[in-house]
Amino acid sequence: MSKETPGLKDLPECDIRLTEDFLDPREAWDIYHTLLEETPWRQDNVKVFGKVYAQPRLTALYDIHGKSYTYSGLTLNPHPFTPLLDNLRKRIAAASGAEFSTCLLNLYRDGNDSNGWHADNEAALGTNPVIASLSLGATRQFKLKHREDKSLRTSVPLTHGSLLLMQGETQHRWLHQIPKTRKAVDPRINLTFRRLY
Ligand SMILES: O=C(O)CCC(=O)C(=O)O
Ligand SMILES: [Fe+2]
Repeated sequence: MSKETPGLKDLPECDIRLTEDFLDPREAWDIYHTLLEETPWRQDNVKVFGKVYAQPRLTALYDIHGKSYTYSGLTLNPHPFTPLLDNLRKRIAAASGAEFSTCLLNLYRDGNDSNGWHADNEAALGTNPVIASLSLGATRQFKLKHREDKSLRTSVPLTHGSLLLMQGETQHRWLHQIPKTRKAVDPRINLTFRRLY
């Protein structure tokens, strides 16, 4: 393994696990097509360092208790969970041993859509949140960089049907992003399951 791309297990102060075959590809495609067509996708404005931008992707929020979620100066009002999303929520809880109340869906329409450097460290998520991230459709690179040690960074391809779990102190020590790419890429849907307190 090259020095520039250490594996997830080699990263200090980082607890991230990737299960590549969490969903079999056929089921994952069924879910992808249903979500692509049936989700009430929206594009919101966000404030980054005081400037307002259209978010470079589409999103939708679901919550079992109807709680809204605020990040980057944006408050998203949730939809009630659908049976499909609730089924995934329960399966991911069983696989991870964690509980989830919220699902944030991201749709990256093409390589021009992205998700900039951030950590999922809002107070409403609690101290060391467990965040479960399911990927469907096109493969995109998930980049990680340490907040202090600039020599520590890596990139992991998130493939169709894979489940990435971020937990422990990861959000306090590391930032993550999905960068834009010049490659021609099909749409990708990402579901992040979180617990809101
Ligand atoms: O699309 C992804 O894989 C990451 C999504 C993400 O980091 C987020 O929604 O907080
Ligand atoms: Fe995130």
